[in-house]
Amino acid sequence: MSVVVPECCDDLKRERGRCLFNKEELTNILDGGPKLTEKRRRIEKMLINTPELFDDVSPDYLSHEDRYSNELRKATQLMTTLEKNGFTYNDAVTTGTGLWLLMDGNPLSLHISMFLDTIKGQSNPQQLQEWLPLAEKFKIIGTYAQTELGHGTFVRGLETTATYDSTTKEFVLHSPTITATKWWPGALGKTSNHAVVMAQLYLGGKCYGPHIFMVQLRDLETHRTLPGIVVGEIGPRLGMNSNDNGFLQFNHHRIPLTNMFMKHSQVTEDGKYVKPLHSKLSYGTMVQTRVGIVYHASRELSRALIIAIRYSAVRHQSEMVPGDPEPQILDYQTQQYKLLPHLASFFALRFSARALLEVFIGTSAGLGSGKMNMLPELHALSSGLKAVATNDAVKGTDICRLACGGHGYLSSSNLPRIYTAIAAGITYEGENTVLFLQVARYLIKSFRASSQGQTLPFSVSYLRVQPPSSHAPLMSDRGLVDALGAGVRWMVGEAERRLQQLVDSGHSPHAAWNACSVHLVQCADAHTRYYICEQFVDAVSKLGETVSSGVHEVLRQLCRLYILHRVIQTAGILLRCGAVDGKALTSIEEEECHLLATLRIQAVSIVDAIDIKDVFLKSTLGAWDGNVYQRIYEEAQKSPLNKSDVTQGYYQYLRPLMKANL
Ligand SMILES: CCCCCCCCCC/C=C\CCCCCCCCCC(=O)SCCNC(=O)CCNC(=O)[C@H](O)C(C)(C)COP(=O)(O)OP(=O)(O)OC[C@H]1O[C@@H](n2cnc3c(N)ncnc32)[C@H](O)[C@@H]1OP(=O)(O)O
Ligand SMILES: Cc1cc2nc3c(=O)[nH]c(=O)nc-3n(C[C@H](O)[C@H](O)[C@H](O)COP(=O)(O)OP(=O)(O)OC[C@H]3O[C@@H](n4cnc5c(N)ncnc54)[C@H](O)[C@@H]3O)c2cc1C
Repeated sequence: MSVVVPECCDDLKRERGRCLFNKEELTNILDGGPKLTEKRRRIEKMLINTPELFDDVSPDYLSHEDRYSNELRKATQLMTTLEKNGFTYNDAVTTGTGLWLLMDGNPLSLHISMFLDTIKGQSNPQQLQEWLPLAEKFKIIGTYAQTELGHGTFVRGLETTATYDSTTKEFVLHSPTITATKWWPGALGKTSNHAVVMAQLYLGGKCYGPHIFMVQLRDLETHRTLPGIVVGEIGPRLGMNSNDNGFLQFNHHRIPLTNMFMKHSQVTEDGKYVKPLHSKLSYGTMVQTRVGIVYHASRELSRALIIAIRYSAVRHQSEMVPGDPEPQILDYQTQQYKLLPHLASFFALRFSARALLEVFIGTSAGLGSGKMNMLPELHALSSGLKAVATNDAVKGTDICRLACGGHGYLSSSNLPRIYTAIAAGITYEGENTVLFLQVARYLIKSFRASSQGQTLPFSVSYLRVQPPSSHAPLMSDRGLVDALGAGVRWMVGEAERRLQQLVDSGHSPHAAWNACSVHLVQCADAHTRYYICEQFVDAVSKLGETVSSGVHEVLRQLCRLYILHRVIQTAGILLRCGAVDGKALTSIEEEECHLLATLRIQAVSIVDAIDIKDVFLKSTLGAWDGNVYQRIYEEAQKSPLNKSDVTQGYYQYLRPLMKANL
């Protein structure tokens, strides 16, 4: 069957005809400026001109080993293509393009993220000079090996030991128990010949806690595992099965003294310990990765939204008015309610990711000159935003899948793969509940500091026990954000009161903490979302002076929707603390419905402006031309079961069953 593919189907043509804003301008804002859009497009063009980077067979049809090899082939091809054209791996990461091409979990991602970041952030000058060029040129390939079978969250509970032997000036790495086996690190199983390993440092019989070590795992010529090391792959997972997540055990394996990362803490040749300026500086790679994950989550959510919103404009189903033509499903208010608040979330996360990156850059610069005071704030913000971004991206992606009905369940929609990839983000790099509890710790500390008259850092300054009264009218954006802030202040105050009450009635502080932890997680979530609302409002108001009115109006509407939706989600708290009343909530609900209908008109144009090309969306449902049914049909033809009319299974099982006298 051959069908002439129109440039773009009539439905999408009509949608795009209604666009009242300059798409390119919105694209530039999302990219961070016209120069960055231009750079991203240059990278994309180069990648699109490299056919080896694109699969003609879905990984779903490959064996585990072929899947891994195919992804490794593409990852190495990507690296050489970038290099040849004067770009770096970092360019592919920061534009999202690398991840989109290789999003089945690729075996070089840990190398170019956490392995390199550890070398850059934890090495002393000699180590940097020795390891960075090797790693940057892929002469050594590594991963970040921290989690063990027995412990992932509780880093202080890791069991791998690194015991210093001053007679040989070596560390002896050992896995004393089965639970000490390193478990999970990406690319550890078969790809990496090195790993940065988190292990308990022992000097003269005393444990100094987790420290990081550079460990060679495999011979650089033969790639065989070195003596004293056992390494392998952990088997199939929910998603990202093209990666070789691995296990690793040490049997009294020796490495030189100089292989302990010594930027922050040091061990001298005679076995003396030199303390770091802050005890958590060795957690720096995790913090940096959390910052990256916020961007990554927003990008993945945006891919799902482009797919679901374009599909919703092409798909017609049922009758809204009996006898009328079947409407586009995007016309149903319930469909708008499923998708558009997540579209607003994407924008909110993108602006917050940028704000977080600035805090990260500022804090890192401070660390360089010995200033540690911004570290707790960065830890709380990066933990909270990583948790909210991944939670929302996972939820949003699944809603996008559901919004596409049955076709959303097809692998060829690409929604299942986007979902399984981002779902891992809830767990890795700090499980979200655990990260929220870290934020809660910061909130309670800040609230108590405020009661003692201390000045609070910027992200928690609104928690002041006696806040200045808000002058913004309640129904303005600022007024509603202030109401959300009042809600969080009330929640944190309530948590503090409950904690104190439990302690006063004889519970230990730790038992009291656990007894309040559901509420504490809610505080952390609400605080982070308040921060996101603030960043969104600030970004839109700053842009107001520089962008055209069409773009500003779209951003204003998205920001408004985000805030209204958040107020409705938090209604119970806001009513309890008196920040809003029932009448205000009713009008907020009505406004939200009205806004859904307004934003629906330009929804396709807004997702077009996110500007992700079909080759990176990889979806039969979301392509630019809207030619959904032909694409789904053609993809199905690739199923290996369609290679022959009658399968082997028929002769082996079905026919004997039909012939049997049952
Ligand atoms: C080929 C090309 C294609 C392109 C692909 C490229 C990919 C590029 C990357 C781009 C970015 C993202 C993409 C996504 C892919 C990334 C892949 C990542 C894979 C995942 C890897 C991992 O999972 S690695 C393992 C991660 N593990 C964790 O995160 C463990 C979590 N646990 C902890 O962090 C800690 O245990 C804890 C924080 C929970 C507790 O620590 P600890 O017990 O030591 O402390 P306490 O709770 O007692 O607290 C004491 C005080 O210390 C403060 N604290 C704690 N941590 C920090 C910190 N980091 N900084 C500052 N302060 C900290 C804490 O607040 C306490 O303070 P006080 O209250 O004041 O006492
Ligand atoms: C796809 C993927 C890739 C990964 N890649 C790497 C890698 O490259 N390198 C690496 O080192 N690791 C990696 N990991 C491991 C990952 O970092 C850990 O799985 C993660 O940190 C969670 O730890 P855990 O598995 O021990 O979960 P657990 O901590 O055992 O969590 C189980 C449950 O217990 C709860 N819980 C735990 N502690 C607390 C607490 N204090 N308070 C309240 N509740 C708590 C959690 O909320 C969760 O519900 C990867 C994991 C995945 C899934």
